Amino acid sequence: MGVYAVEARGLRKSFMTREGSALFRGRKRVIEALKGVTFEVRTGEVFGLLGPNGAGKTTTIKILSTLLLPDAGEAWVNGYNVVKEARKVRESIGVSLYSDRGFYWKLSGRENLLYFASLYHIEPGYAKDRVDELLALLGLEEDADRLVEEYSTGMKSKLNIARALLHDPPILFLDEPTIGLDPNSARKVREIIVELRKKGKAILLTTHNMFEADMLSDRVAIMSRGRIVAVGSPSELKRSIAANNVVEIEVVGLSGDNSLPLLGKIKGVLGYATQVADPSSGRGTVRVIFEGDAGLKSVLDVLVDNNLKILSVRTAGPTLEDVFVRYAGERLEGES
Ligand SMILES: Nc1ncnc2c1ncn2[C@@H]1O[C@H](COP(=O)(O)OP(=O)(O)OP(=O)(O)O)[C@@H](O)[C@H]1O
Repeated sequence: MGVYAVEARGLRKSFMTREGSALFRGRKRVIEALKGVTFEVRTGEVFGLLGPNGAGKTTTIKILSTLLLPDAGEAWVNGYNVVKEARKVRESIGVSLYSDRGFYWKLSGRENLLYFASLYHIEPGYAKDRVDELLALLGLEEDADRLVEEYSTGMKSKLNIARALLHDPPILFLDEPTIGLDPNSARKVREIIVELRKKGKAILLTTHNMFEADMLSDRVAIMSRGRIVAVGSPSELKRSIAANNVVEIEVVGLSGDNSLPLLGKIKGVLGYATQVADPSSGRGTVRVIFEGDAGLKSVLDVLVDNNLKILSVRTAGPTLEDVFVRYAGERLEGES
């Protein structure tokens, strides 16, 4: 088990929800968030978990960080079982969950970190130096003594990462570390991730952002509807679809809900994705992944039948986004 920082085997998790209108309030529905998730993160690598909203990324991280129990399956973090050795797991990890910041708004950034350091039983003399070191690493020195209630989203994200690093854990779980950040802050956070990797940390990262995943990850797992559908290095995954052709068709007349289901039925079409660049004119692109080059004419016919005007057709190199479309049969939401 020593070679793996994280090992997940067949993790399953369902949630029971109550939903419905006034008449049917309380109708129970079971949501299968994880349907048997297996992967491993190697020591010292950045592993990107990619998937659209609701794929199960956060549920996976919560199980691995002992915040949730799995219904079935097993997982080890730093060699410790997440159910039977939860305390050892918690000592081995730093977690930055997007949804849970939990800072004290009436304390400064520095005071928050010192408070959490005391919760982690970090010796007070050392804690002060450690907090200074982390404030410098995250570029928060200037704002360290301002109240957290005055912090921007980016500052809070950085503080969240600083907190995850307080006890210098060998393994980090970062859930959407750059979401909501301006480009400069996002770049800074990405640089920090690269630095942490150089220091030998294993990092499990979740993101919607293909560019970020491609740039930072040694390997990525593509997750869709509670399952891992592909795993590999970004270049391996791109190569795995290199024999296929990706064609990008620029069109006018697209709307947000243009799902063009007929495209998926054309022989030779492995996947497709639409993206609206300008909502007022409906200008945008349709990317289609073909097996060989069969079917382009039928694709163009479907677009014309859907009242789309074709501006240009060009072949495009496969991107990680295309890999996602190929394996998950849908496109990622958000920036790419
Ligand atoms: N506490 C809960 N109660 C009910 N359903 C839940 C709960 N937590 C998660 N789910 C459901 O489980 C599924 C997976 O959610 P999860 O948060 O793991 O997805 P995600 O991949 O992290 O998505 P996002 O990118 O939106 O954060 C979703 O359908 C979600 O609604």
